[in-house]
Order: sequence, then C-alpha cells, then structure tokens
Amino acid sequence: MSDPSQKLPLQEKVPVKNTIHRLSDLLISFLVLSLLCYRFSSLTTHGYGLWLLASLCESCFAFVWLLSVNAKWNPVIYITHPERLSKRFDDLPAVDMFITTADPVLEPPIVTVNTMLSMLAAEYPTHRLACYVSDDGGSPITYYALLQASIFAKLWVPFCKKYNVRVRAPFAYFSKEVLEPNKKSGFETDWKNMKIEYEELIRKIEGAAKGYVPYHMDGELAAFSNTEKGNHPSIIKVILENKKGDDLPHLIYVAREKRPKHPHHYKAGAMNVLTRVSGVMTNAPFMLNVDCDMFVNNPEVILQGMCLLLGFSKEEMSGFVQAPQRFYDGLKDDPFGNQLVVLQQIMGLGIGGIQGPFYGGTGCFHRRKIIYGTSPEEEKIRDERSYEELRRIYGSSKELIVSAENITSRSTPGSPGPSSDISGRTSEAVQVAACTYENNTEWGNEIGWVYGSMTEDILTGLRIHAKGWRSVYLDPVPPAFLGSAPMGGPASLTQYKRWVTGLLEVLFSRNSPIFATLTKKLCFRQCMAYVIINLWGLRPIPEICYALLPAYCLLTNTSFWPKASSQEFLLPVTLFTTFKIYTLGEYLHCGLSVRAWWNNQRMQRISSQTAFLFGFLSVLLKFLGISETAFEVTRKDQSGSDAYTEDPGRFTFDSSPFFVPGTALVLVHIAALGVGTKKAVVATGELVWGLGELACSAMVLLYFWPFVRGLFGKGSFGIPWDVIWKALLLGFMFLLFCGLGVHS
Ligand SMILES: O=c1ccn([C@@H]2O[C@H](COP(=O)(O)OP(=O)(O)O[C@H]3O[C@H](CO)[C@@H](O)[C@H](O)[C@H]3O)[C@@H](O)[C@H]2O)c(=O)[nH]1
Ligand SMILES: [Mn+2]
Repeated sequence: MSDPSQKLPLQEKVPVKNTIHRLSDLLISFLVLSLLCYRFSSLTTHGYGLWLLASLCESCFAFVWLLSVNAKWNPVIYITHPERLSKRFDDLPAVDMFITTADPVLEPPIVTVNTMLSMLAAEYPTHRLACYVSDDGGSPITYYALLQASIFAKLWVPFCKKYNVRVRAPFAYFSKEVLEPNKKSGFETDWKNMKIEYEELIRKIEGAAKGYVPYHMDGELAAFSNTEKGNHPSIIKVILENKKGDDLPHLIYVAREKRPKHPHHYKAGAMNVLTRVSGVMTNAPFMLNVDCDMFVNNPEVILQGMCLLLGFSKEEMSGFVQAPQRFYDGLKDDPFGNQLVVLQQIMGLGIGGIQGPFYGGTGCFHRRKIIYGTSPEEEKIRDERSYEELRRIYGSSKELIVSAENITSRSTPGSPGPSSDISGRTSEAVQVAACTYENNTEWGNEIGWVYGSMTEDILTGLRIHAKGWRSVYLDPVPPAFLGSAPMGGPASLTQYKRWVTGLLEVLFSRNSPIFATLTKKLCFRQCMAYVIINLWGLRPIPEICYALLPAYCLLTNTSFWPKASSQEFLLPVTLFTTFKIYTLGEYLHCGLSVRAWWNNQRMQRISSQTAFLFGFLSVLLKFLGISETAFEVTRKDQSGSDAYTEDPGRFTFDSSPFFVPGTALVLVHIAALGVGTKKAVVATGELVWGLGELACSAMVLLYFWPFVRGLFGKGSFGIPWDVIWKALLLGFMFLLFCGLGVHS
C-alpha cells in the first residue's frame, strides 16, 4: 500500500466556467420578464382577446426558458484516468454487454454484427466480458449473421489488439481510404487478408438476407423452423464460450418468447429478458447496453466507464454512467435537427452538475443491483426477505433469485467471478425468457426497465434518480460510441413523435418527476430538468397558437404586437434578436456552424408543430382508451435510398398525416402575407401597421421553408397531393374562422 500511485484518483470532476453564459441567461431572463410585465400590464388597453392569447403563449415559452436556465447553470465534466486502473485493481469486475435489435429489414444484420464485433474487441480482460444480443425479430438471418461473424471475430479481435486498431467496427475501419500507418511488420499483409475476410462476411450475410443460407447450416438453424415473427418460443444459443485465456468473450444469442396476445413491451421488455438471461448465465455486477447501431468507437470505453463506476468514494455518486449519443453518419450541418449536439453538450453537462445526466437508452453502464431496485442507503445492509417475497419480486426461477441475492447483497467490486459452463445454463435462461415469466412479478415496475413509456430510457433513469442515485457523463476523446441518425423527413419526425409520446407518458405516469420530487429523492432542480423534455409533448399547443396569431391578425386587420412606431415595439425586437444571437453563440461554442444553427432553429419549429403534435395526440388517444402507443423502429443505414443518393440533406415527404398541419400552416401564411402586405402598403402607404405581424408571418415561412419547397418538389421531395388537399381543407377552415372574427 506504500505505492502512492494506488491513491491517485481514477476520475476528477471539473466545473466548467460559464460566466458569459450565465450573464446572457440573466440578460435574456430580464428581457423575457419585461415583455411579460408589459403584456399583462397593458391587457386592459389591448383587450382580452389576441393580446391575452399572445401573453399566455409567451408565458409558456418563458416557463420553458426558466427551466432551461436552471438546467444549464452548473456544467461539470469528468476527466478519467484509465491507466491507473491496473495499479488499483488486480482483477477488474465483469461486465455483461447487451445489444438490442428488433427487425432484420429496418436494422440490417450487418449493422448489428459490426456493433457486436466492436464490443468483442474492446480493451478489457476477455474472461470478464459477455456479449448478449437480443433479437426481437427472432430472425434466423440475424442468428446466421452472428454465427458467421463469430468465426470472423476469431481473426478480427486478435488483429485489432495486435495492431492497436482504433475503430474496431470493421465497416468503419475499412471505409477509410488510406491505411492507418503501423510500424509492426506484417501489418499490410494482415490488413489485406482481413479486408478480404470481411468482404466475404458481408457477402455471406447479404446472401442470407436474400434467402441463400448454405446447406450445412440447416442443423444450426433448426430452432427457427416453424417460427414466425411475433410467435415463437425462446431461442437462446451460446455462440462463443470463453474458457479462461481465450481471445474472445462469451457471445450469446437471445430471442425471447413472443406470442401474439402477449404484450412484449418493446425495448424495455427486451432489456428485462437480457437482464434475467445474463443473471442466470454470467451475472456480472455491471451491464453496458447499446442499440444495435451504436458501435464502440473508443476501444478503451469499458476501462473509461470503470473509472467512473469505481472511482468515487461512494457508489451513490455514480449510479449509472451515460455516454452522449453521437453519430457516424450524421449529415453535415444536421439538416434534420436530430443530432442533438447542443442539447447534449450544454444541457447534458449542465445537469451533470445537478443529479447527473438522463439515461439515454444506449451507451450506458448500469449497476445490476440498481436495476434490481437497490437504494443507495442499502449499500451495506440488506434486510432479510423471505423466499416468498423474493419470488414475488423476481419471478419463479430459483437460479435467478440466488443470483439476484448475490448481487444485491454485495458492494460492487468484490463481485462474483466468471461462471463456468454457461452453455449448461441455457435451459434456465430459456425459462426466464418466457413471455409469461413476468406475470405477477415486479419486472417492469420496481425492478428492471420500467414499462409504460415509449421512452423506457427516461422512465428507467428517472426511477433510479428518484431513489437518490446520481449519474455521471462519460465523454472521452475519441467519442465512446457512434450510432446512426435517421434521415429524411418521415423517419426523423417518426422518431420525434415516439420520443414525445414516451416523454409525455412519463409526465402522467406514477413515476412522474413531480411525484418523484415530492415523495422520493429526486432533486427539485433535477425535476425541473426532466420537466423540460417531458413537456415537449405539450409544446405544440402554445407554439401552433402563436404561429397562427400573425396570420390571423393580417387576415382580420388586428394585431398582437404594439405599433411599430411605438417605443414598446423595441422590447420584443430586442428580445428576439438577443435570443437568436444567444442560441447562435451556443452552436458556435459547441463547434457547429451557422448553417447547423439555422437548420436546428428550423427543425425545432417543424418538429414541435408536426411530430410533437402527433405525439400529443397519441397519448391523448391512449388515455381515452382508444389506441395503445407503439414503438416504431427507426430505419438504420439508408445509404441505398434514392433521396439519399440525390440530396441527402433535403427534406423528404410521404403521405403520412404528419405533413398536413405543417402544409396547412404554410398555405395559411402565404395567404396572410399576400393579404397583409397589400393592406399594409396600399391602405396606409407606409409600413407601420402590421409590421410585427408581417415579420412574424415571414419568419414562420422561413422556418417552414422545407415545406414551401416541398409544395413544388418532385418525387419524395414533394408534398403528395392527398396531403395538400387535406391541408387546403384545414387552411380553408382557418380562413372561415378568421371571417367569423372579422364580423363579430
Ligand atoms: O420492440 C423493440 C423495439 C426496439 N428495440 C430496439 O431499441 C433500440 C432503439 O430503437 P431505435 O429505433 O433505434 O430508436 P431511437 O429513437 O434511435 O432510440 C432512442 O430512443 C429510444 C427510446 O425511444 C431508446 O430506447 C434508445 O436507446 C435511444 O437510442 C434498437 O436497438 C432496437 O432494436 C427492441 O429491441 N425491441
Ligand atoms: Mn437508434
């Protein structure tokens, strides 16, 4: 113990200086409050109609603004020292790695295979790792792809380690035109051979997707005969089993049992099965979960994660460790506004200074005992629970109960060793993967991934924070994981719709952040941060009202702004300009371009007035008992589609109702601008009346520019006629409504 290096910390928490940011926050808050004071104090002069409506909308925006100031106020970052791990620990704890895939068409098996290979090749003692792939598609093609990839892995993993390859997903590695220089002899020959082997692997997997599976595979795939998607027994296969000293970790394929009438709870259900299956097979104290498209981009990531999991004096400080979502195929300047760089960097680091980042569903290390419902204060003592009680919580598997007791009764590092003979445990694993296993247990509720929201990640993270655990952001250089971002209008909006649906479900669930603050241990400021995103689904209401206001005013000769010649007019103008400069500053600060800033400004308005609206409606339908919400999987790898090859950044459309409100809004504003300009110029001869309204109307059209272009676009770049008809109908109804306004 005399070696001083043993005492060196594994991580350091560093507050980020943000004086300028804070001052700008205060300045804008002051302007916002001034505007509201002016609005409400002049209600009597301006009447209780439009003026009041505008004031209410602006109050909503001001509320969200204040919440966001709170979330950004105390940013922190963590610096990690993985090189010190070996000095502190002789043996590192085991990690169970989970990959989820759901559909071999939307998520081509070669994508999953690359993620899997990158994980198997991570820098970590291989006998401490197990990789579980959950296939909700129950697809023989995915299984076949994994089998073939496991053969390739026997060459790939040693190759990566020998030459210290940096990016260990082969598709990303081989997509680089130039060879990484390497001093070791034999590199070039090995590299060429490896490339040939990888191409062979692609050929086999793509062949299988087209229906060619070689003869001799029949036996291997027998388990899949007579299975249908959504109706099959559990299929669990140990593809690789690590015997101490082997190059490769365990690799296990898991297709949980699916039956048509049985709710499977989408990804949350898959994660719970993975938790149980791994519980009876390897039972590692830590779990790392990624989506099938999120490959390991920094081979040291598990070591990095360990610094944050083991590096605090109290486990409570790092209940889970979350890496931000970054994308490898992110288009330049984020045309679809879904790369979330600023959100993650500014808000992510900011809430790092409160109770810690939200759980993002992928790229996250969890402690198994927390997933099993342990609270921070239970770290040492665990009350004795009867077998009956444990059975009610964990379900009927004795093995699982024993493994769970083992995990919840220890503090983490001295965790159980690797288990031998995991193949021998397959039958137990099949039992815990059954679709009836969870009946009358706490799975999906008090333990495991929580059910009841399309964003199971936020809901589950919330339950963890509510117990009083904190979380930590892991953001090494190079980035820990890289995934794929949806492209094109329909896919991006569908993703947003699902998120908004899920987030709103959380707000109204019994796990709502508000209850969690009142009755549990969620920090008040953390609750405020959660509420920002949980409220996304209600945003379309004030936003759409506010977007319609200028059109209404122009069409009916009314106004919701002070006269352009008056002094008060300067207030909203200053606020608007300062706010835009402020957001631009944030983008530049995060290393993004002006173009990216503008694209995001635009997509925020588009998403919230289209996708968010549908998210809101789907939650409404759920509460009315009319329809259930569903998880629509995002298509990965769209490099083949026409729109992608022609102009990948351009907004695309389809006949989905998503596009109706946006199109209607655009049509209404075109009409309003026409009428308004004529009135303003012809009637008064000078641009005083309605200047604010005209500017707002023009702004809406600028924000919805992709829709304006879509009116004239061809193919998938054009808005389909049936959408335009419906939008015209909506627009016409609005004009009728304005007509009523004029006469009354
Ligand atoms: O029934 C299902 C549906 C989905 N998935 C998996 O869930 C993951 C995420 O699905 P994806 O379509 O890629 O959604 P994203 O919007 O990209 O995912 C984000 O948002 C989700 C919540 O909406 C989180 O679960 C994800 O971790 C987070 O990355 C993928 O690995 C899927 O294979 C399943 O395993 N079973
Ligand atoms: Mn995804």
